[in-house]
Amino acid sequence: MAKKPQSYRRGSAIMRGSQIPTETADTKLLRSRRTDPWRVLRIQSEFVEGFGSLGELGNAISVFGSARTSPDSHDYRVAEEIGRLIVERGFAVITGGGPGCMEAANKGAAEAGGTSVGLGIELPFEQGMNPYLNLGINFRYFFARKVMFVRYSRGFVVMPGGFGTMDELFEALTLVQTGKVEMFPLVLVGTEFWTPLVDWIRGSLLERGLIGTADMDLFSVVDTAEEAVDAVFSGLERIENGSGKH
Ligand SMILES: C/C(=C\CNc1ncnc2c1ncn2[C@@H]1O[C@H](COP(=O)(O)O)[C@@H](O)[C@H]1O)CO
Repeated sequence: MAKKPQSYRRGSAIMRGSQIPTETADTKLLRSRRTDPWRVLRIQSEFVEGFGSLGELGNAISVFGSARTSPDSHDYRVAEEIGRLIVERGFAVITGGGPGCMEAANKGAAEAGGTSVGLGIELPFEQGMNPYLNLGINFRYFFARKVMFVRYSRGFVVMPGGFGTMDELFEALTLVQTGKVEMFPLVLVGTEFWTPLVDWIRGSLLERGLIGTADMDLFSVVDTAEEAVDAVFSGLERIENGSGKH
């Protein structure tokens, strides 16, 4: 059972004590159908707020990765370095605004004097957004938040992570594979972590014809922060020159 937080954010409201709700807006939406027609307005307002806040952002790269990565770990240091290097190339950094790899990338970006964005999500065990954001937007609905990542990012760096990270990775892959969005660089960081998944994708999905050979080119795998940022920006250059793949 998740521990009850001391304070809770829902949209622009902060709740404490007895006012803390027992379920999130996402949970309610998925449980009850009776009020669905009216919920559309709230969902719509989330898109309006997101588009309104991010419209002027300029070029940005999203960094995904585990919420559980410890600040004294190798992955945290790599994500922090990635945040810094992205900012040094003149791009903003977007993360999920939470702890772990998200915090690390935001820290690197903010401390390098860049734009550090967090797209937070209302969760039952909310810990609040990390302190390294200079633009933070909190979403009630995962799906609205996901649209913002794709709409405002020119590329994606993916650190090791759990279900949330996998969801974000495969959403990005599916959107490019199906041509729903333009090609963007997708770089996985950490060969030791990602190689078993890549081997499974090749040995199982590709082998059975469930994906095409070209789909293996939709992402690349690297080890260091420098390699990750180089891969994103050279991928972007190739896409802009019309030669497409990574
Ligand atoms: C689990 C913990 C905190 C959760 N807080 C989160 N805040 C913001 N974004 C989150 C959070 N948890 C997951 N995400 C999103 O999914 C990805 C990480 O998920 P994973 O399962 O940890 O890999 C991340 O990129 C976020 O966008 C404290 O322990």
